[in-house]
Amino acid sequence: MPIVRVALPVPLPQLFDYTAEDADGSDVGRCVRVPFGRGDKSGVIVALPGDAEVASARLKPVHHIQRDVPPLPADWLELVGFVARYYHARLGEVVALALPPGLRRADGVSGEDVDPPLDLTAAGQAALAEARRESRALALLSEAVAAGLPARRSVVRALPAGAAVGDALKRGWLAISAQSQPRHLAVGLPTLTEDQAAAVAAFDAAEDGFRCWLLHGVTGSGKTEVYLRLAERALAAGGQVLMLVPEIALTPQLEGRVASRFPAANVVALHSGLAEGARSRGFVQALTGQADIVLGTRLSVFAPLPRLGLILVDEEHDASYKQQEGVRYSARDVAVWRARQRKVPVVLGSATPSLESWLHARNGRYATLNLSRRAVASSLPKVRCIDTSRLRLDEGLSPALHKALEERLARGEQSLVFLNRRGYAPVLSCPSCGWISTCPNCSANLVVHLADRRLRCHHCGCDGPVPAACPSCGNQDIQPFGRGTQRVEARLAELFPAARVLRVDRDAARTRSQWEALLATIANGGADILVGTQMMAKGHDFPRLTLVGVIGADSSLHAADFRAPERLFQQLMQVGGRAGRGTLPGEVLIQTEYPAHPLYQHLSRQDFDAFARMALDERRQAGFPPYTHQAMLRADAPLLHDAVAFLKEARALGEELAGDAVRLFDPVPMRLTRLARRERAQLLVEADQRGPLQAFLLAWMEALYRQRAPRDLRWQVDVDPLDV
Ligand SMILES: Nc1ncnc2c1ncn2[C@@H]1O[C@H](COP(=O)(O)OP(=O)(O)OP(=O)(O)O)[C@@H](O)[C@H]1O
Ligand SMILES: [Zn+2]
Repeated sequence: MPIVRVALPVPLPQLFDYTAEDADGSDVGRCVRVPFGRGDKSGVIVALPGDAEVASARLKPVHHIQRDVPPLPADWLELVGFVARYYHARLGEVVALALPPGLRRADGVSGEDVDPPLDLTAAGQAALAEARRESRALALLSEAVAAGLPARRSVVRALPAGAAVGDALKRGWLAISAQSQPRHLAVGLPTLTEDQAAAVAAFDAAEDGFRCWLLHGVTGSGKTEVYLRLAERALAAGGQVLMLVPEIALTPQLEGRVASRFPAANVVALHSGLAEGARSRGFVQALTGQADIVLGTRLSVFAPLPRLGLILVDEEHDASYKQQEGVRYSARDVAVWRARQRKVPVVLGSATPSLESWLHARNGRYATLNLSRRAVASSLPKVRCIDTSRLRLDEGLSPALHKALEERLARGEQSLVFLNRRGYAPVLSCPSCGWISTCPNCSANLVVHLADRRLRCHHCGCDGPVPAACPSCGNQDIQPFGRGTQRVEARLAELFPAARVLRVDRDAARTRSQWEALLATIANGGADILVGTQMMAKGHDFPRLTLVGVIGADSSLHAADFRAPERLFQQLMQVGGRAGRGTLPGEVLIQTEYPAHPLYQHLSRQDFDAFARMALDERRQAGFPPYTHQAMLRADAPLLHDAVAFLKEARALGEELAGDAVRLFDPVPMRLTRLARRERAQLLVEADQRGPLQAFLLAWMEALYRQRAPRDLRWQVDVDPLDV
């Protein structure tokens, strides 16, 4: 009887053998449902071993092998294998993460094309010619003809009258088109800027095969256009394109832009926000090669792409490429590995590259494509620091910022006040007894949300009403202390009663449709002053936005994390880069008590390279990445003592295994020690080279898995951790 070896999503290191009467070599890579414990589980067949590791009489038969979809190919199994090895996770866990839940359960999944190309019918032509009664469907027909047909349903749907697409189909004015156009057909091409043309030409001139490119282009330089041109080439060569974006919720426009550029291509979005059916369908379309472009968040790096021709990673510096729980992989780094594996080019794009990528580019390991000028605007915005050390601020607003806002209002331009803290105030306090609103579950304060009168923990989500009086002494005069976006929004509304003030943060945009509505309001000029968090910092392109005021940035200046300056610089350069992207000149005002700080100095000159050189010098001297390589062992338990004790033991175990090349540090409580009622500690491991670190981790993890950890204690390892 054939035996199948299965990777299952369980916290155990081994693979599991089952019998399967009709299995053969072609079933490797197929999803399978098997009995496990008292229930059943599903996983992926990774091998057909000749002999089982246990006596075959004791093996159980599989329930069901999913044969409706093609098996996952060998290169995909290699990919999940690499991720499991490099990040020291279980193969089954990686498989569970990489597969959409529907597929994993080995349910029936269809890869049917739900986005077929539509074309005008004879009836549609006649209706247009007659044009007797104005109707939405008729309006849609003329819009679609103007935009170009045939086009995919989603492209037609995205037109202004797109809601009538169902109606037009029902009337028989539009129909699914049999005529297929070349997948790489691109419409609406702007003339490239000199920089863009040079970048595309440099890419074209390179040999086929693997190469990692850093596309370093200033904000507003038109990196997206370069991605689209490179995608067009890959499609023309018969390839599939994988395009990674940090957060799909932040880029609904990009999806539309890609789809309308390539009307005949099958563009598939893949992210965790999709309904299960849609996610499975997209995955299967990628797997069968029906999908031409897969656009998605970090998760989509696991899409199986038989015709893969190009990988694009937009905003490659963004921290959300790194998963912070479970399998702690970096989608950007995995993307580079994947490109090498499949011998295709990968382009990492950013206005503010990660120091890791920037250094690789400088060393020549990555090839560089530079866009040094903006595409539309004649220059980058002017950046000015406002010294607030001797100023009286009005709810955080300096007189200079006030005046600049007034000027924009008078000219009918938009402004953005950037403050990376949502809520009304970060804490509620009692001036009489000193009580402050702390979270019962975390070592953090409860944030005042005045919009719905709640106190909320931004870490564990715990939530309660704002008390009418101090819970400790009964004083009725308790005060919100400090400020967040809601407070600034309220003050701006008082100061500028005629202005339309719009707050853009995670509270205002809880759902994708709320977020899209906000973006539409801004794009249509329905707001004068925006108050926003980092959600406003990324990728957006609003031509009438000419002023960005930054408040409260200093609080990140002296943070303990060695990556804090890099993050702050990137964030400020990105948010400042929203100003003056159209034909109107832009200005950025940064309020700070330390205007002479080198970080702000480099920022004022918009000199990313100078900042990168300085920050890397500091890192080299201090022995931090990218000059060393790190891994973090974290443990959490109800009592801090238990977490630390476990790490001390782990350290002792590690010391025996570590050669000279690997350094282990003392366990310490994490900065946010208590989170959701668990106390957390961590132990840093470091080496100058990746090889010895990986070899050490392999041996150490095995030893730790053999160790009996106390009940209630959880531990996990984080390779290349972002938060140290
Ligand atoms: N060749 C071109 N001709 C005309 N307009 C262009 C061209 N290239 C880009 N643009 C326009 O320039 C603006 C900025 O482009 P884009 O948003 O791609 O910049 P970016 O490099 O991604 O910037 P950021 O890093 O700030 O997000 C957009 O409005 C885009 O439509
Ligand atoms: Zn909490």
